[in-house]
Order: sequence, then C-alpha cells, then structure tokens
Amino acid sequence: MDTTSSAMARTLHLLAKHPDIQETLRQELRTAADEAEDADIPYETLISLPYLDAVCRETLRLHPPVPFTMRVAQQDTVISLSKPVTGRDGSRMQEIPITRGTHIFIPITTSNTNPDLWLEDAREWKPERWLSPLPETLLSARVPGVYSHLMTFIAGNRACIGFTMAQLEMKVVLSVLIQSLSFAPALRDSEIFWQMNTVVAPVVGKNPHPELPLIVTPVCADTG
Ligand code: HEM
Repeated sequence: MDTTSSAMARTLHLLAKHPDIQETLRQELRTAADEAEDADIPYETLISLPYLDAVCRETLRLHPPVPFTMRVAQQDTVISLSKPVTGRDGSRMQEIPITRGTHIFIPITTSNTNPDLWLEDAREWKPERWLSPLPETLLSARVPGVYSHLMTFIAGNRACIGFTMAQLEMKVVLSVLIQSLSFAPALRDSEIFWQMNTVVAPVVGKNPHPELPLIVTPVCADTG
C-alpha cells in the first residue's frame, strides 16, 4: 500500500465511524458542485473548501501514513530539548550530545499528537480544530515540518516532494466518492487492525494482506 492510498483508506474509515462529519462534508461538497458551472468542482474551489481541507489535515495529523523514520547524523551536534529528560543514571538533561554516525529515530506521530503543543484533545480526530486559530503552544514551538506544523511529510532538504499532490489526490477522490456514496463500518470492523509497516496499512484478522471492509451505499442527491 502506498502513502496516499493509506491516507485515503484511513480517511474513509474515520468518516464511516463519524457519520455526522461525513454528512457535513457531503453537504459542503454538494453545495460546491451545485454552484459549479461544469460537472466537476473547479480546482480553485476544491482546494479551498474549508471542511474538506480540515478532514484531510486532521487525518494526516493524527494518522500519518509514515508514522516514523530514521536519520543518521552527518556531524557531531547537540540537540536542545524543550523540556528536560532523566537519563539512566538519574541525571537531568536539557540537551543531548549526538556524535557523527548516530542513528536517530524520528517519531512523526508523537510530534503530531504532542499534547504540549496540540493541547489535551491532541489524540482525538477533530477536523473542526482546523477551522479555529491553532493553539499558541503549537505556533510558538515552530515545528520544522514542511506542511502545516506537522511532521507527516517530514522536514528539511529530504522532505516529501509530493505533499501538494497527495492532498490534491485525497481531495479529488473524496469529493467524488462522498457526494454519491455513504460509508459505514462493516460487521467485521472490530477485526480491522492498522499494521505499522513502513507505510501503515489496514488488515483484517490474521490476513496479512491489506484490506478495509466498509459498507458502501449510494446516496441520492436530494437525501441526506
Ligand atoms: C499522504 C501521502 C504522502 C505521505 C504521508 C508522504 C510522506 C513522506 C515522507 C515521511 C517522506 C520522507 C521519508 C524519509 O526520508 O524517511 C517522503 C519522501 C518522499 N516522498 Fe512522500 N509522501 C506522500 C505522498 C507522496 C507523493 C504523492 C509523492 C510523489 C508524487 C511523494 C514523493 C516523495 C519522494 C520523491 C520522497 C523522497 C524525497 C527525498 O528523499 O529527497 N510522496 N514522503
């Protein structure tokens, strides 16, 4: 499973579990489609629909398809910490010296869901958080990620080059699917497990191959 399809699968699963959010999104998309002169929602409108954008951002925040990655220090350095940690010998450290060649684990999900930055509801899926000003604790932390205070697409010279395209893909696919189809959890929903591969993928029970059962029903244009 690739990164964007992992994000899409997670978004559809969350929308299936949150029918109220799914319906709000459907109404936003249908209104935009009704106002469009062509059959499709124009690009400029699609990328600026606030609720669609919030749903995508919130999924990419809480469930980054690449949950962690590694880097190797190319030179000796010192990492400053925002709050002290206690070492094995009991000493309190405010910074960590790193020698060249050290492998560094980068916990993307942990940064994206840090309650010190995102406040106490950091581990909840709440698209509406993106419709209000973001917390000052987050803004002042200056997370280095290339996208939206998140580490989802990592940071620096080797950051993801495809993050704008990934969001566009998500928005195009969601706009088509959610307008005309309703998604609900399948009977086997409790057996779905999100496997922490390099790219997170849904599996069911003991079957190692990715699959995501959902109940999909057509919805008419004039019904909710
Ligand atoms: C939701 C979708 C995506 C996510 C979450 C994602 C995430 C990431 C992450 C975390 C990295 C850094 C990996 C590492 O160095 O350890 C990366 C690198 C990369 N991504 Fe993405 N990506 C996504 C979609 C895409 C798309 C659609 C493309 C291309 C159209 C793309 C192209 C690349 C490339 C070429 C790199 C390597 C950059 C380099 O090493 O200089 N990605 N991506």
